[in-house]
Amino acid sequence: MMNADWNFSGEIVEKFDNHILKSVPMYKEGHDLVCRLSDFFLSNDSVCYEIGCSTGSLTLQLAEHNRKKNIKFIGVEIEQDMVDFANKKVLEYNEIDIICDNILSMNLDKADMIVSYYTIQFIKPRERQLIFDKIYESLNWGGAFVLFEKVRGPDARFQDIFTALYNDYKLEQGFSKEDIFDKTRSLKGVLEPFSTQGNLDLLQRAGFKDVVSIMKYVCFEGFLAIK
Ligand SMILES: C[S@@+](CC[C@H](N)C(=O)[O-])C[C@H]1O[C@@H](n2cnc3c(N)ncnc32)[C@H](O)[C@@H]1O
Repeated sequence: MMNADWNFSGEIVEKFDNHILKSVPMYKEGHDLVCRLSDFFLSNDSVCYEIGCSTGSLTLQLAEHNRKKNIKFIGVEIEQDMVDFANKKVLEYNEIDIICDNILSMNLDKADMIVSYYTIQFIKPRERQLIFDKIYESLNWGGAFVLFEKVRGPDARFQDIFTALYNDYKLEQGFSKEDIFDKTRSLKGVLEPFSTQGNLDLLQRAGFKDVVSIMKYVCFEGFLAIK
């Protein structure tokens, strides 16, 4: 990994599931929570999107959780290498489509649930509001947008505490000091978290009025927004 060059293609793909499991606190718990939330929003003939599905883990888990219902699950992923890997995992699931596309430029069908699990933070700030607007427009009334993001602290003091705690977390997960330093350098200009309030503002400007926080561990937060 070099300066400011993090990406989601090539050799990271095979290692991705293990890497993100170790990197994101409560990664599995968040997936479980999204599945439990789906019980409230998905029913027969629903459409459910995951934006930035990477290797398809969450889309697959959602499909398994809802096996008794007739639901279409669509994972959207911009990197072809990820899509190829995900497609191997979901081969036996007719209810899952993994699409290689940019969420910014594609059309979404009407959906009852749209999930973004640590994806928006990798999308250029100038594109984010357009994507939130599109998500709001694509949801049926009463539908849910489930958003998980790395978040910045509300001021420099909190941000310093968040960074220190997260560095400790990564050391405990087995990353070396060099791994942590190199990854931070490689993510410059690639991973750009907003604060909790910044994300709430994006949701509100898109039209969401009903929003709650559903999970928070230091600088990792989940929101449920209902249209
Ligand atoms: C941190 S990963 C998401 C992890 C995944 N949701 C999970 O639960 O394991 C972010 C993913 O978003 C994808 N991505 C980034 N920008 C995108 C865009 N504009 N459209 C679709 N996917 C995008 C990246 O290629 C990457 O695979």
